[in-house]
Amino acid sequence: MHAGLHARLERISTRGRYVVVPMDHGITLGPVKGLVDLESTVDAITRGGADAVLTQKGVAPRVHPNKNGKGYIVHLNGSTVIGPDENDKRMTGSVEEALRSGADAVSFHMNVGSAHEPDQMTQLGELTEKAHRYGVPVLAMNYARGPGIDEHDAESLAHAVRLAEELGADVVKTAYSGDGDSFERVCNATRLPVIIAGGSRGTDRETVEMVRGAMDGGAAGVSMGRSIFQHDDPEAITRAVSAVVHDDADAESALRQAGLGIEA
Ligand SMILES: CC(=O)[C@@H](O)[C@H](O)C[C@H](N)C(=O)O
Ligand SMILES: O=CC(=O)COP(=O)(O)O
Repeated sequence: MHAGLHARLERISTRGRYVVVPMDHGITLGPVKGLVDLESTVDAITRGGADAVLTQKGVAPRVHPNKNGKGYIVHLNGSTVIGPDENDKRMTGSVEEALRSGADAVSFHMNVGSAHEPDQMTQLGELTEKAHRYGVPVLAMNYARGPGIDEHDAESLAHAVRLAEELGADVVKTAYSGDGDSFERVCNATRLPVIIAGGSRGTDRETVEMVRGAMDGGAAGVSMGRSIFQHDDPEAITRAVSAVVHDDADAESALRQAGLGIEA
């Protein structure tokens, strides 16, 4: 592996495990809770033990002063929930722009099974070639999304993560299949580190139990956004998730260590 690629991967992970907190939702969802005061949210999350934060390029100046020396990933495509088709992710930046924005890695969202899959496949294939010329890692956010597709079906998710490897990505993020046994089939579909999205926010217990189940299935960590940045205490929930990912904690002790054990 290119020395620069390896060094940059180490900046967004710890010993091969990942607690990445994506906040690229500023495009997808708009100025939602946690993203209005982005500066405070980034500070809290990185103090809580995240390895890296992830945003679109435009807010990079609001991230760097607050990320407490942690890694930074620039997301290169997006869509909105108010537009004609949320699955139609369009390019929003380039590898060069990401590097100018101080990125250690780039990410790209692909909806496998959607009408836009062919274009997104071409774009991801071109992106990995370009990024690797600069020694920049690519985090592929490969979801199984489209007409008639169960977004949590293990076989569809396994196909989506394998596609990321075939197209040259370095890390792949996908949805959790719901239990450790089925998610093991997803992780076994590729040699890439597989990390999970959080989806819309649930209870603290649901969040850490999801992470525990995914890690038991062979996951390498999380790229978890709303469950963390929309929490009333982003630092505490990050500590709980990090305890599961990095310290192999069980859900109960992770919640307790972070002072989150009592559900409201
Ligand atoms: C808001 C969601 O459904 C998330 O899963 C997004 O699709 C994540 C993605 N990176 C995006 O916001 O584009
Ligand atoms: O970019 C978004 C993700 O990686 C996952 O976001 P979520 O809010 O955890 O679904």
